[in-house]
Amino acid sequence: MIEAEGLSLFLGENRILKDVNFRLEEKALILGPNGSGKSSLLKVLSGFYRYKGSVKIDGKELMRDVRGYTELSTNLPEAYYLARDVDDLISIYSEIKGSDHETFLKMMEETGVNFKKRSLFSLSLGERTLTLTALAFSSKPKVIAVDEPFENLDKNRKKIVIQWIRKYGKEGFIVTHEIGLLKEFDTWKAYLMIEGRLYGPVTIIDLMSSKLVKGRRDDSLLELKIRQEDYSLIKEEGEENEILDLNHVYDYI
Ligand SMILES: Nc1ncnc2c1ncn2[C@@H]1O[C@H](COP(=O)(O)OP(=O)(O)OP(=O)(O)O)[C@@H](O)[C@H]1O
Repeated sequence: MIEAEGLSLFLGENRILKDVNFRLEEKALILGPNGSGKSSLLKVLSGFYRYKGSVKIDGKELMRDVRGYTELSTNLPEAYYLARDVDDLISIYSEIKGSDHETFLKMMEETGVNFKKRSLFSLSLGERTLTLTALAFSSKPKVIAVDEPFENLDKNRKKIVIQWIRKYGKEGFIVTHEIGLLKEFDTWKAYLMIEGRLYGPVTIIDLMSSKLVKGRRDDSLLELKIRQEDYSLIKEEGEENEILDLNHVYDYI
């Protein structure tokens, strides 16, 4: 289980995450506009930043009690700066995280990416996304912190990654801007990150047929603050184009 209580993150002068609270025992998506703090939350979970408040994984405070936690895996590029080429990376990660070489090779074969003797940063953007995500999942982690796994991918490669996300990891967050793919995860829950605050969870099926209205409402699924104004996410029964409605949510933020 991953849980956060009163989690805040300061970078330089700025408070990037503001009193974030959640308790997660499954995989969930995080949606939200650019610069809202999604990747920063994944970086906190991956141990890159010191934070204020509490973040626990399986009851252990991340910053204090967790050293060399191997159950969590991320595709954040910062985790993979170590090596000369992708072959080196998988060797290093086999050693320190128990990544399985065979699983990685099989995943890469599915994608058709030729990574042999290639540095991560010589790969195309889509190839790099696939390689980082395969590296993250090849340790068969319990906890995942996956950032934009569909970025720069073509339609077929997105389908492959959807299968990986369904298969790997028991709990954790997947950050995405791909609202067109939400229906693939309709039984999952989602959180919204807005201005450093995390709202949710709300089921994706509800989210896909919701709209955002100004003010507080008794029937709201979520109450949000955007630029210091109150908004409510409410269910819009019988809407024909759910995805457009979710886009509408983005119109406000
Ligand atoms: N090292 C840093 N120092 C200062 N500010 C930072 C630093 N890293 C990120 N930020 C700022 O923190 C805010 C949140 O960034 P973050 O990368 O978490 O956003 P995001 O929601 O993942 O955005 P995107 O969807 O664009 O990837 C942004 O305003 C960003 O400029």
